[in-house]
Amino acid sequence: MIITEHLHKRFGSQQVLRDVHITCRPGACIALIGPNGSGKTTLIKSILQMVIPDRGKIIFQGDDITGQCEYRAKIGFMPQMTRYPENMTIGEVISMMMDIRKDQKNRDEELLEQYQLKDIYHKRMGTLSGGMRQKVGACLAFLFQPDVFILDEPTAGLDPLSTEILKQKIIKEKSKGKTTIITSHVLSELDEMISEVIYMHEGQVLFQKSMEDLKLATQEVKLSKMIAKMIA
Ligand SMILES: Nc1ncnc2c1ncn2[C@@H]1O[C@H](COP(=O)(O)OP(=O)(O)OP(=O)(O)O)[C@@H](O)[C@H]1O
Repeated sequence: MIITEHLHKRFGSQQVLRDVHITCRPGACIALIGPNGSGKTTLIKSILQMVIPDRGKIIFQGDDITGQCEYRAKIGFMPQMTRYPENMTIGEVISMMMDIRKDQKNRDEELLEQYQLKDIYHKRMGTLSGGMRQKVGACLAFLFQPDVFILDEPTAGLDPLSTEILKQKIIKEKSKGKTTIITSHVLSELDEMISEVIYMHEGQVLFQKSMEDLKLATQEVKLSKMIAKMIA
């Protein structure tokens, strides 16, 4: 469970998060959506302590994360832009991460296999296409079987088959009770995966609602139409 309470963040004169409250329960697959610049990545980075909020509290599995770092090992994070040393090969990046997390014996290599990354372990990160980098990022996010997945535009640059593989993986993890927060501007991709929506606008959470509540409130079945009605 992740709870944020009264989160505020300002960059210079710009207020980027305004009194943000969200609750992410085990088994929830939450779409974090909203226009460009609405604060989605800043919220995600605050949960990961890559950004330090000016005010407010973040509770992860019952504990305030302030000053903590161990909780991070329970989160599989896939950033918007995966950056790795350009000279390292895919194999070196994967084995470096496995070495850092050598205490974690139970690994999930399903995506590594499905994306057939082992066949291209010799390729250097600097030579990879955007989609291939995304696949490396996805494999790393799932590799150490975390309790929570935070996926920032995970399908950006992925081809349709690779997108489908990732979607099925997210659905499978959700069925195991894992918590997922996923940002995407492609709402049609989210329909079959998500159980809840958090909609942000200008640093504020306009609403957090379950798909059932959204369906009832809008009488729509497609997420894009639900959102269009909710923000009209
Ligand atoms: N490190 C930073 N320094 C200054 N401004 C920042 C920083 N990070 C984010 N911002 C600003 O904060 C605002 C919110 O950015 P954020 O990346 O959280 O938005 P977003 O909702 O994730 O957008 P997108 O959909 O385009 O990814 C933007 O105006 C952005 O320029």
